Amino acid sequence: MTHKLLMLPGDHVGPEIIAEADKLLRCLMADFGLDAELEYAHLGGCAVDAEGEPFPASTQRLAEESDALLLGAVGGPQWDGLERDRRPETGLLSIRSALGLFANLRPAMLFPELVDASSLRPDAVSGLDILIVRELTGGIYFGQPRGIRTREDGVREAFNTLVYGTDEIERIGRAAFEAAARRNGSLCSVDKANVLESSELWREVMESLAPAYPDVRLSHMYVDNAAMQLVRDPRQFDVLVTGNLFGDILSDCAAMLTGSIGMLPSASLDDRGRGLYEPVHGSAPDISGKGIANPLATLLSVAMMLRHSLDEGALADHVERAVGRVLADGHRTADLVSPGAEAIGTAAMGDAVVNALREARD
Ligand SMILES: NC(=O)C1=CN([C@@H]2O[C@H](COP(=O)(O)OP(=O)(O)OC[C@H]3O[C@@H](n4cnc5c(N)ncnc54)[C@H](O)[C@@H]3O)[C@@H](O)[C@H]2O)C=CC1
Ligand SMILES: CC(C)CC(=O)C(=O)O
Ligand SMILES: [Mg+2]
Repeated sequence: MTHKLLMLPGDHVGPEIIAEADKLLRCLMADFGLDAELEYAHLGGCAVDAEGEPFPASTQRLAEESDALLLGAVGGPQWDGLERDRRPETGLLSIRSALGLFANLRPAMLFPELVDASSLRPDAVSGLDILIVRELTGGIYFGQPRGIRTREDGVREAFNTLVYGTDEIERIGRAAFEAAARRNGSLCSVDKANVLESSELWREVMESLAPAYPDVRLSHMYVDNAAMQLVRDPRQFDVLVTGNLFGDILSDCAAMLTGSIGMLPSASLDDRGRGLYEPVHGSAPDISGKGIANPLATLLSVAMMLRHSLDEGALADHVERAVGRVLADGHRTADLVSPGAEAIGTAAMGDAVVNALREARD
């Protein structure tokens, strides 16, 4: 069956890194038997400019017809002044919600070749392999009411709502327990239950799920401590499960342990295997147009797509091994070296991965 893949380059470095994913997918199609067709659509700021809204109906229709989606990144300063509904980031939240992509898997794995690029000492980080499971369609990014208003005394105030139902907590909890059962059987639920009722309920639901997974050890940690522990001794963790906001922040933090935010892929899954795959980083406007963004998080997101949505686990392994070989050969983009040291650009890194893939087959 031909897999229908929807490519959403987005904004700033988004199209630059998606061009490398396109190269990789076409190599997999031409030389490795991947049966897929690629379609392109607008999401984010480019969609506002082309079609007047960040998540156009045309993109939604194509998204619903596709088996998997690959996103670059959205956003940029030129759209920051728009009203909230028309901002690129709202487009991303809307597509996640419209497709029911509640389970965001963010693996932070350190390639041995990058141990010196990590912000932690090698003895603290070598062998790191953790998975952050982030709830993606609820919590404070979606809660109502939200807004900015003027009080009777003339002072403006802004408000957001952090709300979680037991149904939302249960389904992300199950996804996390199942992931932990497939890995080392250790699950740490991260919350702020000492202050927030939403976290109190979160913890209660996680506890209620635990008996169904006797092979998984469940523990709890407050998010402030978890942030500290991630940079103190990250290997104490296997799987972490947390809400939308905390997971967003902790995964950027975990990214640096692997050498760069340009290394972390992600999968955002519904309950039937459809997924949207994207690097954890944003659109990096500060480096866009220079051809220096690291495409590896995006190429590793393609590997996650192959594994989770296309049932092509062997091809996913090939891609991940090709990335490892390219790093072992010494190829580095600028984010992975000291300032001023020699580095290759986005396209050269993409070419290196495709060449490594072909060489391994020959
Ligand atoms: N999933 C998405 O589409 C996301 C979009 N954003 C949006 O991206 C824009 C920029 O946000 P920032 O807070 O600056 O976060 P960012 O992740 O885009 O950039 C943070 C820093 O990391 C660097 N960086 C990011 N990706 C890189 C890569 N592949 N290679 C080398 N360096 C890389 C950037 O140059 C920058 O210095 C904003 O409009 C924001 O809303 C932010 C996060 C996620
Ligand atoms: C830009 C956002 C909508 C969210 C974000 O930062 C993320 O999902 O990593
Ligand atoms: Mg983020």
